[in-house]
Amino acid sequence: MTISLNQVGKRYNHDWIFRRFTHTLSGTGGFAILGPNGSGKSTLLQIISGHHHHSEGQIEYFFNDQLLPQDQFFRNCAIVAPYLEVVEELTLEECFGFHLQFKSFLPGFKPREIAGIVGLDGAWQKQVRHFSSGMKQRARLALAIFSDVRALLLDEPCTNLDAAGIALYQQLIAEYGGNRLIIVSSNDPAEYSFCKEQIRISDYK
Ligand SMILES: Nc1ncnc2c1ncn2[C@@H]1O[C@H](COP(=O)(O)OP(=O)(O)OP(=O)(O)O)[C@@H](O)[C@H]1O
Repeated sequence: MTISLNQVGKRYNHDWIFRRFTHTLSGTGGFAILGPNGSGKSTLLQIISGHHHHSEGQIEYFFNDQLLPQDQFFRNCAIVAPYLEVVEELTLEECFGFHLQFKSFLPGFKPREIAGIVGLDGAWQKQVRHFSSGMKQRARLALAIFSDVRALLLDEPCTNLDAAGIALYQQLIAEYGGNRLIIVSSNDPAEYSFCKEQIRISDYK
């Protein structure tokens, strides 16, 4: 998977959040989008994912050297972000079943097994609204990392995780992230230290 951003900028009203962002994000090893609060890291990730439109520039997605339409990229990526809610009314079992209507899990993995790997086996029949914030984050990570997709977009992936949860995140990335394009928006080295390249969004003002 390759994502090519050429002179991309985002403006809210009269304020430019970033401008002239040009990068090719490709291959394995991870890319970290870094910058202080309010600098535009989440905005950039949401533009890449297609949740927001950019104000100028071009973004292109390629898979096996073929240009992908935006909606095809969406099928090939999974996102973890604090603003993307897991459906509160569903149990974890129902939540995984709902997810499977749109995306498959990595070959060989069953939903219940995935819940166990992320420490949520005991919450299988529990409604998500009764999850703690850290449990919800583990569910988000499970749904994304175990999805059979070519790109992972991770916005502050360790939000609300305790030390064991952070260690779990790092282990999951090491075990299952390897052959995929990973983009992490973060201020926390625990979330992005595995990344081969660090990009400072504040360089694009
Ligand atoms: N819908 C919106 N309308 C106007 N301004 C917005 C909107 N969404 C975001 N912004 C502004 O865009 C800027 C970048 O926000 P963004 O959430 O991308 O920052 P961030 O780098 O991810 O910050 P943090 O580290 O705090 O998560 C901020 O100044 C924010 O106020």
